[in-house]
Amino acid sequence: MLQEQTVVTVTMNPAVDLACTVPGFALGEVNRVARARTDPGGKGINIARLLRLFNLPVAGTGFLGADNAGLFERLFQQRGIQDAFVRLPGETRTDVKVVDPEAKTTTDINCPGLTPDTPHLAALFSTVDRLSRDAGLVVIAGSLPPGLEDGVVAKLVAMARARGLRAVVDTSGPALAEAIAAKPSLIKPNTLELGQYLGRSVESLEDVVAEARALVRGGIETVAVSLGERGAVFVEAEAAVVARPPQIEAVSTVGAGDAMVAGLCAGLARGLPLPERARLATAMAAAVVAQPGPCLSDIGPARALESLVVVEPLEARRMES
Ligand SMILES: O=P(O)(O)OC[C@@]1(O)O[C@H](CO)[C@@H](O)[C@@H]1O
Repeated sequence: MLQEQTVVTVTMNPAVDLACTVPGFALGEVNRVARARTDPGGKGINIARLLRLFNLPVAGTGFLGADNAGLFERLFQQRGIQDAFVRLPGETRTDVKVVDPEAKTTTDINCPGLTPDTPHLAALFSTVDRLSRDAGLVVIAGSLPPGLEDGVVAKLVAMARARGLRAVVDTSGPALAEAIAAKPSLIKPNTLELGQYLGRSVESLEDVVAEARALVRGGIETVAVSLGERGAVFVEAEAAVVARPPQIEAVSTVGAGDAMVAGLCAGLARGLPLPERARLATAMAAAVVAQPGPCLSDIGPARALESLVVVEPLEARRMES
């Protein structure tokens, strides 16, 4: 993939993120919000925003509710993201994020989203097909909106592959399982999502690495498994590393996985070797966790963390749990 080739991000279920800071958040009680912020979000949109920090040409598509599209349209204009979203009648969902600085927790309350009709889905496929002509990479990220069949992501992967593009998938559940069968170039499950795919919990680092290697043998070029604050494992046929972020004061974990995917895609566009892609992706994720909101407004904080990320080859280290 070349640096000047467009990255297409597909967000079928975007969201307005309403992040509420609630010190001492208590279930079943009346909670008072100390601070609130609203961000146009959704995984593919967050990834698109972050990729623009690397000056990569980015086109965003998926579905957007026409009634509150303004927040997203302003973002696309400000960040130079080509807006190729299919509009749906109604409002894009709002996802509530409750950040408790005392318990150091982030709780996601994600709504189902708008249901696209068959013509909307057809419009999405022809948009991805059209955008693919100038693109090097298609990133399909986030949950599926209600009413879509689980195989939609796999079909988009197949379309990208047929056009000779790399396809990156960050989704979960049955959609991830079907997408894996279509052999995308890169997947980034967390350990929970990997466990759901395998039908058993994945506990130790050895286990994660063994399963990632199996997926690579099955035809996926890069498998990244995020381990939360412990970092992530990155496996390809020729190399495998674990990357550990420095200890940081976590503010909100919303968007950390998106930042990891964006770092991997930016590293790919720059032709970086796996250890350097892993370093960049891990620094991006840590930088997002250290601030409120799902995205960075400049790349500085991620750059500052890069040299503090410890990247170790998996062959050479003892694989403790
Ligand atoms: O419900 P999904 O599609 O799985 O996730 C949606 C979401 O939680 O993902 C982003 C953070 O990764 C947020 O901007 C958004 O609210």
